[in-house]
Amino acid sequence: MKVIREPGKEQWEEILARPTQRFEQLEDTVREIFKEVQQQGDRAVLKFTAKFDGLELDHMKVPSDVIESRAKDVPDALKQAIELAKSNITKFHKAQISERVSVETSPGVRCWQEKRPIEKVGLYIPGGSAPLFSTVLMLAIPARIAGCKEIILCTPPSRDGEIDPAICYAAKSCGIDKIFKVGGIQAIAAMTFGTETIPAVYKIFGPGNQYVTVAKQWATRYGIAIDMPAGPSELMVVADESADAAFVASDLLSQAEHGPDSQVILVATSESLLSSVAGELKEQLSLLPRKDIAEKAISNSKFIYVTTEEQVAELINAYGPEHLIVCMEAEEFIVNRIINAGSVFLGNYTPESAGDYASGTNHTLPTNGYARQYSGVNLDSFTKSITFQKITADGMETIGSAIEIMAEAEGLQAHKNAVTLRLREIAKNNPESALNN
Ligand SMILES: NC(=O)c1ccc[n+]([C@@H]2O[C@H](COP(=O)([O-])OP(=O)(O)OC[C@H]3O[C@@H](n4cnc5c(N)ncnc54)[C@H](O)[C@@H]3O)[C@@H](O)[C@H]2O)c1
Ligand SMILES: N[C@H](CO)Cc1c[nH]c[nH+]1
Ligand SMILES: [Zn+2]
Repeated sequence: MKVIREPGKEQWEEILARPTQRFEQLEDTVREIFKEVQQQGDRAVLKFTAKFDGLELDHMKVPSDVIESRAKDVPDALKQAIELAKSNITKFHKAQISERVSVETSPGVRCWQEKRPIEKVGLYIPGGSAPLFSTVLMLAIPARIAGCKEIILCTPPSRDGEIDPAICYAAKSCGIDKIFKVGGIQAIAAMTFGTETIPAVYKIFGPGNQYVTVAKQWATRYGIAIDMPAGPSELMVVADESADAAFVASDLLSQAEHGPDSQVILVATSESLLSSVAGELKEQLSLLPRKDIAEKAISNSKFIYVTTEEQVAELINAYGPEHLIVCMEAEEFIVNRIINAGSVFLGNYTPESAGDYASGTNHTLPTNGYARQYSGVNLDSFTKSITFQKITADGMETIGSAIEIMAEAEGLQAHKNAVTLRLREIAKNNPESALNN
C-alpha cells in the first residue's frame, strides 16, 4: 500500500493508473481466439476451454435436468438469501420502467418514444476465481423485466467440469434455462459469431476479468453491442475523522479479495484515520481465506492524504471509480460534486457489499475510468428506444415549408418532393388552405 501525501498534479497519473493490462497488450490473443471461433465454432471453443480452464469437455450446453438437480443442492438458507436479493433487485429495476414520452411538437405533429426489448441477449457470469451467482440476478432480472425474448448464459465450468449449484439455482429462479459451460474470451467470441451449440446474440452483458473485458470490447467490431467495459473490481473510499477505521478497512478488503488486479484507494482528510485504517487492514487481512489475492491487490493500492474537500471531489472525478464510499461529514458537499462514479455508497452503515448482493442496485459497473462515459447495468441497458411520429394534414401545413426550405438548402430535391407532393394534395383538397394564397 503506497501512501501519497498532498499530491501535486504531477503525481495524478500515478494515482489514476489501473493495474490491469492495457487493451493493446491483450489484443493479439483476443484476435486469434475470435478468428478460430469464427472459423471453427464449437471445436475452437472446446480447444480454448481445454487450454485456459484445463478441462476436456465434450459438450457445453447444460441439460435442464442437470440445472434442476444441481439447484436442489443449494442449502435452504442460501436459497432464501438469494430470494431476498432477487426481490430487492426486482423492485429497484421494475421502478425504472418508464412511461412513453409523447409530445405535440407543433399543432398536428405528434412525436413519441417507446422502449422495446433487445431480442437476443447473452449474459456472462464470471467464474474463474469464484462463481459469482449474484451476477446472474443482476443481469437476468432486468433482462426479464425488459422482456428480452432469447436470454442465454455463459459461465466457466468449475474444476469438476460442471456449473456451480448456486448459479443453477439463481438461473432457474430467474427463468433462464439456456446455460453454456464456457468462459473467458472464447465465451464472448461464441456469443458474437454463434457456434453449432451457442447462439449468437445482439448484445453481451456482464463483468469479467481483463481477458473477458477486452474480448467484449473486441466483439463490438463485429456489430455486437455490449453493456460496458466491466473489468477487475475497484473501490475508492473517501473519508474523514467521522469514518470508522475498521469498517473502512473491511470495505477496502472486500474489493481487494476479488482478484490480484483489483484496486482499492482510500482518500482521507485525516492523517490519524489513514494510520488506523492501515493497522486494521493488516489485522483483518491476515484472517482472510483469500489473503494472498487480497494482499496482491492491496500492493497495487494507494492511501492518499489531502487537506480539503474540494481536492477529494476532484480526485473522485478524475479517477471515476467503479464504486465510491463516502464517509464524511461533508457528505452533501461531496455528493453534489460527483460526476464520474459507477455506484455510490453513503455513510458508515452502507458497505459496498450491500450493492454487490442485496440492496437492489446493480453490481455490473464500469471500471478503469469508464464511469466517465458509461452507466452501470440498468433496465434501459436491455431496451432500445424507438421514436414514432404521426402528422396530420394540418401538421404538414404547419411544418411543410420549413422542411422544403431545409431540404433544398442541403441540395436534396427528393426530400423536398416528398413534402411538396403532399402540400399540393392538401391545397387541392382544401380550397380554404393558406397554401393556396
Ligand atoms: N466490474 C464489475 O461490474 C464486476 C462485477 C463482478 C466481478 N468483476 C470482476 O470480474 C472478474 C472475474 O474474474 P475471474 O477470472 O474470476 O473470472 P472470469 O469468468 O472473468 O474469467 C475466467 C476465464 O478467463 C479465462 N482466462 C484465464 N486466464 C487466461 C489467460 N491467460 N488467457 C486467456 N484467457 C484466460 C479462462 O477461460 C477462464 O474461464 C474479477 O476481476 C472481478 O473483480 C467485475
Ligand atoms: N464487487 C463486484 C463488482 O465489482 C460484484 C460482486 C459479486 N459478488 C461479489 N461482488
Ligand atoms: Zn464484490
